[in-house]
Amino acid sequence: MENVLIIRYGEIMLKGDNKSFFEAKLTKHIRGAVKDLGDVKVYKMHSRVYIDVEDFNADEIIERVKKVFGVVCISPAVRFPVDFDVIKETALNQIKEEMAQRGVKTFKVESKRVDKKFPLKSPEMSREIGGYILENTEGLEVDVHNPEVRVYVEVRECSFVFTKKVYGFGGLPLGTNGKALLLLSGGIDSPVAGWLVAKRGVEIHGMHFHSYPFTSERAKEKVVDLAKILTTYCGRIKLYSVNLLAIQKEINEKCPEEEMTILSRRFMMKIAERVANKIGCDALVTGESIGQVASQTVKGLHVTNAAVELPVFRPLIAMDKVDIMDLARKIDTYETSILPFEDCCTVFLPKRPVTQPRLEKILRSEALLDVEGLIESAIGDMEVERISLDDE
Ligand SMILES: Nc1ncnc2c1ncn2[C@@H]1O[C@H](COP(=O)(O)OP(=O)(O)OP(=O)(O)O)[C@@H](O)[C@H]1O
Repeated sequence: MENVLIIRYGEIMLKGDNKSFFEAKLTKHIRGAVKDLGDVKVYKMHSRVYIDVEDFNADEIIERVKKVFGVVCISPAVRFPVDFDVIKETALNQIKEEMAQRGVKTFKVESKRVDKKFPLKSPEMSREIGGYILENTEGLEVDVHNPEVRVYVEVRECSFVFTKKVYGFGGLPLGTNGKALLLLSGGIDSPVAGWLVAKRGVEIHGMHFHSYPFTSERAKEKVVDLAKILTTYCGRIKLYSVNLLAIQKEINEKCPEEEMTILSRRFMMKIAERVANKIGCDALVTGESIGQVASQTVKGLHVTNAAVELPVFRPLIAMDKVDIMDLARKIDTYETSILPFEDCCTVFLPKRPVTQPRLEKILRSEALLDVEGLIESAIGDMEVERISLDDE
């Protein structure tokens, strides 16, 4: 009898001829996530990935594998050659363990017969195993609708018995859908936006704008911390830091005060696009959401968008703030995002930012600036940091 983790994936199954490419990537990422935990054997077999584990105490492995995009759910299971008597006994033992640990009183057996040569059909298996459990326990009842514990039995090339399903985030394996550059502020939204795009298999890198020395070192470190949290899902991220201060000063001097935010945002987009093109990213990602702040009106988004040609992915565009916050908590970025450090956008915060900008007017203001020179100089001073899971 062996202890294994069964790792299931969802959407990859629909990939037709490309399925094996996606499976290979997923297996590689799962291996990468656990490689420093010792000699952990990870392998793919019959449209699932398995990990051999010493015992059921595989919490750390499960915690990490759960974060690998593409993983739908994980079950710690026992595997053994197909033998119905052993199946019944193992199911009984697992229920007894649940009774001892959690005091469960109701259960249901869910069986699956994949090997059609096995003589009992799935419902017959469930009935017999359920009957055997009832005969050999006291105070336990079957509840088919809302059981406290489900005992899963599978008859495939081997038998599997388990009681737990730990859910991952689904999505597609990282690196199966190209590369994008995330505009990563220290706020709540952009880390969530990057996470959502990465979940679709896109390798992401980050670009942060600061106004040092008006913004502090600690504010920059906060963004590095956020990028580190993202690497627990994405493995590694290159973080590009750009000082926007010279640009902001120039806008402040030459353009109408109320256009500061929208003009700065257009510079951010242009700089990000320039760097994205250099490093092979085919899209930008932002945490913008309609109506959330003054610059995120539909007109504001239009004017921001018009600064670049690359596609801009805004996965939060129609989400409410509370839902974004919930997701931030789920992916562990929230607590870091709410730390009170200043952002470059607050350095020259206009009293009444324009909320309904007209593109022609913004372009006229922009023409007062040496856009090209300012961009080149900001990129020239850019810093790059390679952040990876192994950094600690
Ligand atoms: N300093 C920055 N560095 C990098 N990107 C930024 C910066 N400030 C804003 N952005 C990008 O522009 C988007 C909109 O920023 P804005 O400040 O208008 O909204 P927000 O709701 O506060 O966003 P966030 O919560 O992500 O900071 C951000 O989600 C981010 O993608």
